[in-house]
Amino acid sequence: MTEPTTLTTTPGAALEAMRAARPLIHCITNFVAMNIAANTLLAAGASPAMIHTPEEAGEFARIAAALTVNIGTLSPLWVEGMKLAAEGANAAGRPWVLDPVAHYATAYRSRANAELLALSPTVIRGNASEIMVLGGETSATRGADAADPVAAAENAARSLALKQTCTVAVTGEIDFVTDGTRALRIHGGSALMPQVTALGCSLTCLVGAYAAVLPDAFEATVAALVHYAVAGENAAADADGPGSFGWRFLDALAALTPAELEARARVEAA
Ligand SMILES: Nc1ncnc2c1ncn2[C@@H]1O[C@H](COP(=O)(O)OP(=O)(O)OP(=O)(O)O)[C@@H](O)[C@H]1O
Ligand SMILES: Cc1ncsc1CCO
Ligand SMILES: [Mg+2]
Repeated sequence: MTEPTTLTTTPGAALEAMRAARPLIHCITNFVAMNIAANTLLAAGASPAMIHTPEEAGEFARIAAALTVNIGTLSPLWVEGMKLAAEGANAAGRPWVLDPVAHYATAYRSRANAELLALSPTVIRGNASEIMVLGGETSATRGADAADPVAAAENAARSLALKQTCTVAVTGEIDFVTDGTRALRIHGGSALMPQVTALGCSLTCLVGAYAAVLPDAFEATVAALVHYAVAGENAAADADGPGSFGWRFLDALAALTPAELEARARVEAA
């Protein structure tokens, strides 16, 4: 029997440390997400920089506290920038997070994703369908939206984490995080979240912000997901639909205090 997973840094302490450090996060994300993700990091308490061209991506990754890479809207030049950035982060000993958006959709996207996986991401954050296919299973989905429940991706997440020696986060109604040995589920959020584009992509950037500050990538990932889950619940309480949820969510990310996060976090052994 395995020991139940416990956190050495509580979500409230993690939030306090992240805001105190205000880490500089190098984000290579898609055209849909770029503005939303930058605002998400600012609201949460980190400092974003969206830098993708190969001429500077490798250099900048060595300066930033963490790197996040999202393959949502690819082109050859961007893939080159992503690989140079991942190499730069690795060379500087910085954590980097991969978001494998719809990696199964086309041969080009699958190849780019495989090349990035070979550069050893510290964390992989995806929806259930993305993680199931990465873990060697099949999914009916074709595009960027998940067609599977998170529970169906838990085994794939564990085997992917062991194979890649990394932390894997599967997000959806109830999130699942594992490093292959430890595993937790995070409750919260809102059904309005998948109705607003790029909130998953933005969460990937926030995982980078916590991973920049906490030495344990598994705990950093849990902290980012808890911050999102509680802010999502708070935003949904007064939202009329996806539009007002979007701006309320930014406000809620910023308004959360470490004490409230501590009191409201719903983390369960998995
Ligand atoms: N039904 C739901 N109920 C509560 N929270 C949800 C639900 N679906 C998604 N979320 C939350 O939304 C956030 C984004 O996760 P999601 O799995 O939708 O990402 P994604 O599919 O990669 O999104 P995108 O590709 O549009 O950026 C996570 O914090 C997740 O917990
Ligand atoms: C809609 C969409 N298309 C490519 S990336 C993206 C953002 C959500 O993943
Ligand atoms: Mg996604």
